[in-house]
Amino acid sequence: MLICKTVAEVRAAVADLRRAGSVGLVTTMGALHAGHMALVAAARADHPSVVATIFVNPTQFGNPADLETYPRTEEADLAMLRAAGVAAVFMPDAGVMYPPGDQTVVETVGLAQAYHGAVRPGHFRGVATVVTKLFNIVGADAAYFGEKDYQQLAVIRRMVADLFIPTAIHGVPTVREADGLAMSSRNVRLTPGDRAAAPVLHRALRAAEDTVRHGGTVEEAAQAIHDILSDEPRATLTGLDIVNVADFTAATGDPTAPIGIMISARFGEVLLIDQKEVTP
Ligand SMILES: Nc1ncnc2c1ncn2[C@@H]1O[C@H](COP(=O)(O)OP(=O)(O)OP(=O)(O)O)[C@@H](O)[C@H]1O
Ligand SMILES: CC(C)(CO)[C@@H](O)C(=O)[O-]
Ligand code: BAL
Repeated sequence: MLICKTVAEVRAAVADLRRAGSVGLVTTMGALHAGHMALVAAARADHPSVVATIFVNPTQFGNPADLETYPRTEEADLAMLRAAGVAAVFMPDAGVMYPPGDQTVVETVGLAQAYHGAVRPGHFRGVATVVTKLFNIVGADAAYFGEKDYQQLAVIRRMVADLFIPTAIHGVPTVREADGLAMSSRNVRLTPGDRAAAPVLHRALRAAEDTVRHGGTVEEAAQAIHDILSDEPRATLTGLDIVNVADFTAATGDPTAPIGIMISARFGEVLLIDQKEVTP
């Protein structure tokens, strides 16, 4: 597995890999877990070569403490990627991605502010900007993103369509712990008590799904989530948005087409998100 630190190194590696066929890309912020490895497996199934990136992108963190305490497990990450058959890893320093004088941003102006974007102002601008840079640097045929970061996936699909970026985007279902908690690099920052409470997010999403499956409205599904979260004192609900899957507009009333339910909550200092798609 090649380890590339510069743009020139990763471009040379990809040019070489292209001789064996197409190239898939998995972008990460490291602290890898089975969710990331599901993205790698999906990419490996479609492409002879897979490139992964590890970069804790400062521009998508609103809160300096969140950036500071973001888990970093470089040696273990590289061992996991190597074992999964990744061909090359791009792990640039911040100065490579944002050299002196850098000033260009990419923003899906409507979607970036809405929903979870209102909970983390500036976050989706940072994501769209760094993902555009990574796509331009690597030049992969396709890239794989987790559905857990549901609005992020929508932002990236929008940006790729709007900017005619020739990288196909694939969503991969959320990988969960045995108790239902969505795997996330931030889970290791939960206190034992908060870790035990955190599966409440998945329970709440399942209750909302049941409500819709039994003929309930979007508003009744939202109420089911509020009811379950209000019984868990360790969780503070920070966002609950229910959208039409087709166009990411807010869903209301009786759903007749698939909806996406997005939820975010704080457990102490740690912000967790989860999501579920429901077909009525
Ligand atoms: N549980 C999961 N199942 C599938 N994909 C996931 C899961 N968690 C993260 N991913 C995907 O992995 C990619 C990299 O995500 P990232 O490195 O931010 O990890 P993370 O676990 O989401 O961390 P965070 O704590 O920042 O949410 C993204 O496309 C993300 O959607
Ligand atoms: C896509 C991404 C790697 C951009 O920094 C990040 O937001 C993530 O890990 O989901
Ligand atoms: N998984 C999305 C990256 C972030 O939370 O900053």
